[in-house]
Amino acid sequence: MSDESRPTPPGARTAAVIPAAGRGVRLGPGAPKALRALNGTPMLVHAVRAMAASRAVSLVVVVAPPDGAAEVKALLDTHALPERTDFLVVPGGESRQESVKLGLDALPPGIDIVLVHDAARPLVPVDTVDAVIEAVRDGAQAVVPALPLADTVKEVEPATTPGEPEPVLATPERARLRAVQTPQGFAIDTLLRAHETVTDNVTDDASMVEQLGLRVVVVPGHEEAFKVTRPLDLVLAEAVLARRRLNDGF
Ligand SMILES: Nc1ccn([C@@H]2O[C@H](COP(=O)(O)OP(=O)(O)OP(=O)(O)O)[C@@H](O)[C@H]2O)c(=O)n1
Ligand SMILES: C[C@](O)(CO)[C@H](O)COP(=O)(O)O
Repeated sequence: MSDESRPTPPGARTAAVIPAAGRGVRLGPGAPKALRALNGTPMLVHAVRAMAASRAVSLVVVVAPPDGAAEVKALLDTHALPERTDFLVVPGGESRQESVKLGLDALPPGIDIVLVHDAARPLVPVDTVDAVIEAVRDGAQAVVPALPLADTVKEVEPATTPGEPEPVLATPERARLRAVQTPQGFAIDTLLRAHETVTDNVTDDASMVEQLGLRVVVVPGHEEAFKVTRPLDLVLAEAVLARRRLNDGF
């Protein structure tokens, strides 16, 4: 069997690292994004519950704003979380990449599979989380949930002055593109190696594994796994929560 397809043993232990140390500049002024409320509950608590909803996840490592680890720990202590899951809080870094690395450094021995999940994607359904874990269990070293694009995408020459028209360089074939979400799932050794080796500034963990020359696979994402980035995303997130409450009948 090739190094790239090694199913993890039955009983493999899965941990989730949640980078939550970002400021949320694009969301506008206010508390760090992960601590802002969605229907009265901090976004981070929704994200932690989304990971802990998977029965496979036995440990969640939250990477808090650099000076906010004690506050985040207190926050998690005051919200109901599944008892079968352990929680750790560590301070984060200057970039998402650095924050994920600090979360990985906090993992105890004995973890086989690691998920990396943005606190900014608080509403990912458990079926998506489980599908990612299952694909890693089946032998993939790196798995990303993703959706086809609704918009046509253009590659441009970025403007040097804001607001200036940007020349179009190319139009990639839309049918071959995917918008990538989290949680991204990895065989633990693969992600540790990627974070030790890759120093380029990248926007997701899977691209670090790609840089090692290893295979990354896509499984179907979910429209409710969208990232809360701009103010309108908060409106959508609250609408999704309202629809869930209606469907749950309370
Ligand atoms: N130094 C950083 C920067 C980002 N993140 C986390 O990475 C995830 C994805 O980042 P993004 O949505 O870009 O969050 P922000 O960096 O907070 O957003 P912005 O760029 O608007 O400031 C978020 O859960 C964010 O908290 C992190 O842990 N540490
Ligand atoms: C990891 C990610 O959510 C995948 O789409 C995304 O790349 C994070 O980007 P951000 O600029 O840090 O929000």
